This record gives sequence, structure tokens and C-alpha cells, in this order.
Amino acid sequence: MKISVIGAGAMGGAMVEGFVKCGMLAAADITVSAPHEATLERFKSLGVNVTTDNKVATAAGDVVFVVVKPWLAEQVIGEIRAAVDYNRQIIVSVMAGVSGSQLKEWFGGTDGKQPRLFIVIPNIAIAVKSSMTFIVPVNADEEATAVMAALFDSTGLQMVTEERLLGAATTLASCGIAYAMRYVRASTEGGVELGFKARDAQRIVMQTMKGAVDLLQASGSHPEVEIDKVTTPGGMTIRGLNEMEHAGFTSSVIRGLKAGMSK
Ligand SMILES: NC(=O)C1=CN([C@@H]2O[C@H](COP(=O)(O)OP(=O)(O)OC[C@H]3O[C@@H](n4cnc5c(N)ncnc54)[C@H](OP(=O)(O)O)[C@@H]3O)[C@@H](O)[C@H]2O)C=CC1
Ligand SMILES: O=C(O)[C@@H]1CCC=N1
Repeated sequence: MKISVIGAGAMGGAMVEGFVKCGMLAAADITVSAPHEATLERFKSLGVNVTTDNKVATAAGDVVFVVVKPWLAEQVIGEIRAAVDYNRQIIVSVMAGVSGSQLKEWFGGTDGKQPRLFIVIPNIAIAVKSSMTFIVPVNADEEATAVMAALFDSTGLQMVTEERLLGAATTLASCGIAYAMRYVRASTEGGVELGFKARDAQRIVMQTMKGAVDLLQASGSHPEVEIDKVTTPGGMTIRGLNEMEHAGFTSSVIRGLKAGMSK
């Protein structure tokens, strides 16, 4: 399978890194395009093909990912459309907020024909094969969906879902990486105030978060079951947790998630 990635910024670049590492593709089977040579420079060292011509990149892939800013979607699709083989290729939009109906309108020919079409939303941890990736078949059969699922199984976890859930999925997992990073930073700053060097505090926080995730994955427990094991009656943890809740911890997380998906 050959893959093309149009747009090589934070997301497109992370996808290329993940695809190179995923074990399903050779670097030589990946082509990436962006308008600036300087952007493409770092991908050459990965052994992938690079071009500033989106049409060349489009023609090179069995699966073509469009990973540009949403406001460039119509322009870039207009540019590549004639280079798409509607019978052979799978087209994937990785653009938050660009709907399936918009994609169908922009790809639709006068004969009403559509390519096989998906919306996919990974997160930047795809660069290290730890993405949470959502796959929405817009115009796709089961065979093509299975191809996409296998690809994103190799770069972390994937979930095939419906377009109506994509806003929620994006704020939980794609924006969610930033929310989680902000927790790491907040805890690290707390650790520094309490006497640790910043680097040590960050290592401690990262290992603690990893431990929490590992425990939940191993036990399948509800988080409160594990929290109950930590909270000695009248002890340190419950005082810390209750103070965080007085300051609105749970509420601010939920409000942030909802704000992330609102326009
Ligand atoms: N960042 C994230 O965590 C996530 C992003 N997304 C989606 O990914 C998409 C890209 O976002 P992101 O990577 O963050 O943005 P960036 O600004 O980091 O990257 C955009 C890339 O697009 C390239 N580009 C600009 N114009 C064109 C063009 N006409 N043809 C081809 N490539 C072009 C830029 O090239 P150059 O550098 O040469 O200017 C750059 O490499 C967005 O639609 C976003 O919604 C989805 C989920 C998560
Ligand atoms: O902030 C954004 O709009 C994009 C989509 C999800 C993550 N980054």
C-alpha cells in the first residue's frame, strides 16, 4: 500500500512519523507534500518521498490524506481533484470541522461520482504510535474501512465511529492531548513550588500519570475504585482531592471539553 500525505505540519508531520514507524509501510511507500521546501527537509532524512506539488503527491498514493488547515480544504481539494483516480484511491480528510457533506460536494463530479472517502481524526501522539484515532466512513465499503482500521491499529488505538460524534471525539482525544499536557505542567509547577527541580518534578508527574493509566488498563476499574484505595480516611489524598474539587476541577474539565467542541 502506498500512502500520500498532503500537508506536513503538526498533524501531517506526526502522521508521517507514525507511518514510518508502524511496520506496515516502507518509508519509500510514503509521499508527503507541502508548499515550502524547508518544511519538507526533515522528511527527506526519514527516507520518504517529498514534493511541493500536491498533484504529484496525490497520484502517488493508494490512500491520500489531506491534512491542511480547514480553511484551505476547498482550495486544496479543487487543486487535486483531477489527479484522483475515483475507482482506485481512498481519500481521507484529516481536517477538524470539515464535514462529510462538504467533502462530497467538493469531490463530486458532474456525473455525481465520488471517491471512497473517510474523515479521520488522530492526535499528535501518532508520531510515537500512541494515537487515539477516530475513523468515519463517509463514502466507503467494509473493505476500505478494514484497510483504514488496520492502518490505525498500527499507530495506536482506533475507533470507527459516526460523524455526529466527531466533535466530541476531537475534543476528548485530539484537543485532549493538550489538556493532559496542561495537567502535567500544572502538577510540575506545583512540584517546583514544593521543592523539586522542574525536571525532576516533570519526571515524577509523568511516571505518576503513566501509573494511573497502566492501573486502569490492567484492572479495567472505574477510576473511583482506584481512588478509594489511595484515600486514607482523614488522610492527605482526600484533603488534596477535596480542595481541587472546591476549586472546580471536575467542572472545569467538563466545561473545557464542551468549549473545545463549540464554535
Ligand atoms: N494539530 C493537531 O493536533 C490536529 C490537527 N488536526 C487537523 O489537521 C489539519 C492540519 O493542522 P496542523 O497540522 O495542526 O496545521 P499546521 O499549520 O501545523 O500544518 C499545516 C501544513 O499544511 C501545509 N500547507 C499549507 N498550505 C498548503 C497547500 N496549499 N497545500 C499543501 N500543504 C499546505 C503547511 O505547509 P508549510 O509548512 O510548507 O507552509 C503545513 O505543513 C487541520 O485541518 C486540523 O484541524 C486534526 C487533529 C489534531
Ligand atoms: O485545535 C484544533 O482546532 C485542532 C483540532 C484538534 C486539535 N487541534
